Amino acid sequence: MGNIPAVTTKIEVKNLTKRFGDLLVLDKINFTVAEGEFLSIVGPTGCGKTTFLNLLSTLMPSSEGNIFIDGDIADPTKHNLAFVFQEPTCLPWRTVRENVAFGMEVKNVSEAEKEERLNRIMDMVGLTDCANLYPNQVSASMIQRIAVARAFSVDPDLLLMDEPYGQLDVKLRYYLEDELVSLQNKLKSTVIFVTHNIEEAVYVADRILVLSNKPTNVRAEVVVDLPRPRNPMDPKFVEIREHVTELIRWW
Ligand SMILES: Nc1ncnc2c1ncn2[C@@H]1O[C@H](COP(=O)(O)OP(=O)(O)OP(=O)(O)O)[C@@H](O)[C@H]1O
Repeated sequence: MGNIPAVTTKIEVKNLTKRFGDLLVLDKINFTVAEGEFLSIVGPTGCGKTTFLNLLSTLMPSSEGNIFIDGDIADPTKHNLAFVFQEPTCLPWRTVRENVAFGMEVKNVSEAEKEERLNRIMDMVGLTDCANLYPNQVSASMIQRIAVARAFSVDPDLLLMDEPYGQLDVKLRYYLEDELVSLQNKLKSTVIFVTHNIEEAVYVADRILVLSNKPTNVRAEVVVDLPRPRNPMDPKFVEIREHVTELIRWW
């Protein structure tokens, strides 16, 4: 007693449904995400993960159901939503540092606060040494780091990530995923991370939501209760990875 941290619900998805004409893609999806939780979402190909992300980001209206942030209906004019996509973008005429700062400029973060956060986050993701270079002077993994730093720096209510490391080779991916988890842990951001890669989901997430085939709903929730950094060779890791794979295969 007394040692269990209080869990605050940050995000609540209620009966989220999306139809395109007669095609029912998302069918009453329900789940919650706790404040500071790292949730991964996996599912069979074509189950509608892109549609799902578009709804969560409020870029696309739902047919039914709602997304709540801190108890209020998600509203991009009120809530702070940040994204990292598979193919990150940078403004070529801005330096690395100016690219990271861009998110905070859009959100009108004050100059002093911006500088303080920039110094901290650039250091956390190892960008300080290339702060004054331009995007065409740095590697693909540095570009992805810029996108990650830019997203975290706005102190988002919800950070949505869509296969951010899908294009990178495995060794580099583990390295960046470790960095991502450590950043998330320090900043206590609430993250939804969508991926096709089950191993990646088990590597990074506190909990995995497994989606079904269309019409899509939540097939299962799997808690990943393993210490970090995780070892993909650990028998417990393999057990969870196989369990999630089976859940997707047999649906
Ligand atoms: N604008 C649209 N109009 C009509 N149908 C759509 C539209 N967008 C998506 N769909 C349909 O919704 C279903 C899910 O599409 P979506 O693109 O979300 O899944 P997906 O990206 O293929 O999933 P995954 O990321 O797992 O591959 C598909 O059957 C697709 O044809």
